[in-house]
Amino acid sequence: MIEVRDLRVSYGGRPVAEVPELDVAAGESVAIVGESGSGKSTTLLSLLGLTEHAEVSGQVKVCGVDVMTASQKALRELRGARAALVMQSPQAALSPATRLGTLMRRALRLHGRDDPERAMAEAVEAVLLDPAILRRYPHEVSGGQAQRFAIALAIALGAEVILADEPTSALDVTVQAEVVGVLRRLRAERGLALLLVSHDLALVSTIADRVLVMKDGAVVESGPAARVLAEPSHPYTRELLEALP
Ligand SMILES: Nc1ncnc2c1ncn2[C@@H]1O[C@H](COP(=O)(O)OP(=O)(O)OP(=O)(O)O)[C@@H](O)[C@H]1O
Repeated sequence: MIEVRDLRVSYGGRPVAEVPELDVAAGESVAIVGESGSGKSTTLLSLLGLTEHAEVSGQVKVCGVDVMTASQKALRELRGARAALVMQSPQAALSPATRLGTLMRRALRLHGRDDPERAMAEAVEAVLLDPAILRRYPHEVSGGQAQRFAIALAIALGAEVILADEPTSALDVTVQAEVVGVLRRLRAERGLALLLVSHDLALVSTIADRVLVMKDGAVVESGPAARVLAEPSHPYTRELLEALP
């Protein structure tokens, strides 16, 4: 679902992210961890061609689309349906005067989906939300509900890949667990591929199969999550683990 080779992203000639290899298969979950400014978000955004004003080189394929050579139209289609970006605070991206159901219905119609009502009901159920939420406005739902709604919208539009940038860091701990539970379930039941950016190693240990550790724009360690978190080989990974509460 995601294949990256020799990705290099620079701003004004300054390299900010270099990723030699990153693969995420269907049903797999990979996390990129590292401190603030290490290049995690830049890496994620570059996979959908969303790093404006950056110099990007290497090979990037997402859902079979060659992101480096694809037309703007092909990239819009990729982002609009097959590969969804889930951000830290989805509420900010939702139109405040539009009910959630109206918003989802519009998005489904825009993408020419048959039977939007059924797709909406299925997606809302898949993220364990009460369908009554579709009658609410964005300010009437909690952060955790908004995040699950953002995931439901991605599912309804047919996402095969979810790229999530700190999807739970704006939420409190119990709500974080709900969102992670939903992502794990979707991965297991629908074979969703998940690429997650997080500075939260406790979260990562509950969801990721593999981990890439980034520092100052470079991948310093990567491997199975259980191995990297239990027996880190790089001093920086050990530092991150020691910083855990
Ligand atoms: N649009 C931009 N123009 C110039 N530099 C940028 C731009 N976006 C990011 N950078 C720089 O790239 C580097 C990596 O930033 P990035 O946001 O990818 O890190 P991060 O690990 O995701 O951190 P955070 O967790 O704080 O988001 C930083 O030094 C940042 O200042």
